[in-house]
Amino acid sequence: MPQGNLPPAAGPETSSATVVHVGRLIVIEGLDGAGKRTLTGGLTSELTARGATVTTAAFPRYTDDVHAELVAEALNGSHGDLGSSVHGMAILYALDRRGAAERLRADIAAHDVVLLDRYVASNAAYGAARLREHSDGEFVSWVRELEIDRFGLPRPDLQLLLRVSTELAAGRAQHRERTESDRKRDRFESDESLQQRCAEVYVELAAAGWWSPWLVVDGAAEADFGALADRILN
Ligand SMILES: Nc1ncnc2c1ncn2[C@@H]1O[C@H](COP(=O)(O)OP(=O)(O)O)[C@@H](O)[C@H]1O
Ligand SMILES: Cc1cn([C@H]2C[C@H](O)[C@@H](COP(=O)(O)OP(=O)(O)O)O2)c(=O)[nH]c1=O
Repeated sequence: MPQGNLPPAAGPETSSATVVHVGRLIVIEGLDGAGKRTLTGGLTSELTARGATVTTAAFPRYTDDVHAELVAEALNGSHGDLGSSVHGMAILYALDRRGAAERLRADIAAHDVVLLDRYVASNAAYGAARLREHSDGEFVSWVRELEIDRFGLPRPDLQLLLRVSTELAAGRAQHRERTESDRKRDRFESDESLQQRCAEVYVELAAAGWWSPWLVVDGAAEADFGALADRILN
């Protein structure tokens, strides 16, 4: 894993190639199949090529956290009616992040950029969509109180919404399901009307600047990694 950059030495001998540590927390959000994992990889390459140190993480941390493990089991029908409880599932997703908070803070201190594939806004968007609420509804306020006010999770510097039509997202996710054995869609991800409502809540969260600045990126087009890297580093 790349190491954090040293701060630039004072004085005229400072190299113009030296990167000053910026410590940015950047979140990538969007529907299943929007291209979050792909964008994470492309941005990591672009930022690294510019001399920035980058580390990445994806939520849920299915293989690293017992709460995320329980999420996967509930999505597969275990644990009785847990999977049908929107608040119950959201608490598990939130506890997964709470368990990662200390590590995230250390990563932000040690790296120029910490890139997250999903974060708190996923809980807000998917839960509100399941309850047929909008971004100004009770569920999104509840997520804020739980994860931001109570758990004190680090605030992103920027949230990128990778916006695609539900048709394109579903098509990509289906293709991926056939070609990558570890990327099966769960029952919520295959529910197109839920995905449509979720897409709407995401757009509302971005428009409201929920918790941090947002940038809406057209996920149907080729990503402009250069422009995104500029926005992240400057
Ligand atoms: N900009 C893009 N153009 C075309 N295909 C893409 C693009 N981004 C992602 N894909 C493809 O779509 C599928 C889903 O992308 P992925 O990054 O796994 O999505 P997510 O992590 O949001 O679920 C993958 O097969 C990927 O190769
Ligand atoms: C991180 C997170 C995900 N989710 C939902 C979004 C997806 O439908 C589902 C799984 O997330 P996802 O990142 O799509 O995992 P994978 O495709 O690797 O299984 O969980 C929440 O509802 N809240 C959260 O906090």
